[in-house]
Amino acid sequence: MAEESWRIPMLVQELATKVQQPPSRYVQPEQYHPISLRVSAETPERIPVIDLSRLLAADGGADEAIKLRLALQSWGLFLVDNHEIETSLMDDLINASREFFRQPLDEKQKCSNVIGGKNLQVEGYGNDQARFEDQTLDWSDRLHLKVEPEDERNLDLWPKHPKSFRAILQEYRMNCKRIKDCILRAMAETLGLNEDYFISQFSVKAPTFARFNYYPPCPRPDLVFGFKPHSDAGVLTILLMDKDVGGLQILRDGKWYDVPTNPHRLLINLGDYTEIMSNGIFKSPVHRAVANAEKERISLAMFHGLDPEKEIEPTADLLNEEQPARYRKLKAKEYLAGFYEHFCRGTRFIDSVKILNMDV
Ligand SMILES: O=C(O)CCC(=O)C(=O)O
Ligand SMILES: [Fe+2]
Repeated sequence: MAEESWRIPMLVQELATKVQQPPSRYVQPEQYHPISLRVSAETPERIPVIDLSRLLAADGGADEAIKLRLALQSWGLFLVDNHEIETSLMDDLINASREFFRQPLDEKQKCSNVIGGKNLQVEGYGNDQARFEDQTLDWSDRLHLKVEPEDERNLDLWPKHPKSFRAILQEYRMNCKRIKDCILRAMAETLGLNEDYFISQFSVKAPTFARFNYYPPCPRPDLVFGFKPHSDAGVLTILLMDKDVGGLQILRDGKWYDVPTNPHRLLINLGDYTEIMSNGIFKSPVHRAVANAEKERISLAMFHGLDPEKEIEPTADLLNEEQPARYRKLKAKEYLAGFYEHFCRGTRFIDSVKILNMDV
């Protein structure tokens, strides 16, 4: 077992208090150093902002729906205003998770994602899976909780401190469901599909995960990633970001864009399933988080996935002779298995699901 100890790396929060330099397992190969992939200096375009109240407007919100479609075609993401989540709820949730991460290690370990001392499960507190000995690790810890289906919650892994944690997360999750349904309806309409098309893909078995990302300060943010470049797997992610400390960056047309801190605005990004279902009309954006030399950072991603048995494929109503299917069909559980394997290697599974020779 000793030679397998690389599978359970030390928590980064602990490591950060002990080292002057990130250990080599965290250091990106030179060509990927965040410093050598500089963010587009001129930032020629602003990240799109969608007003949710306009999407729901009595007049049909047609102008906002057009903005939404353009945003999803070109960026695959947007910031959301007028989402009607109380700002105090958003602050309370980030503060509650901050309190969780500030506890002594043995308290946090009560929610640990390590089973039997040697294997990592998806849920719980800890690191990402280290599947390969030569895998470059991210400079972050996380708390990963299944919130839906409700009867599949593993409450033993939910923090008991602070006491308010569960109630706040539950209230936030209800709000996310409302926002998700509103966006999915508008998305279907802009594609000319029945407005319930995307919503009807979610069965009672469709999982929602809350992932709290904790990024400790790093002595050499130029050498590591807080979160390596990736796209998300599911249908749609709702991201609540630290309101003071930035770090999220988006890749678009080969350039990286900083997402400025946006107190109380949410960021919504599509996941790979939606890119596939829309037959590539909508993008699942590649994004990453850079580390910070002085400050810790927290974010919360709510991932909306599909029933593991559900088959994901381009929507038949979007296909014709000129637009044949660009992705092959596969079950959500098969997608996730491939996704994690690729994620650990820093590659994208969706590239291997694409049907080639389509652009000739
Ligand atoms: O921390 C962030 O801003 C991004 C987190 C993220 O991309 C994720 O949890 O999938
Ligand atoms: Fe992500």
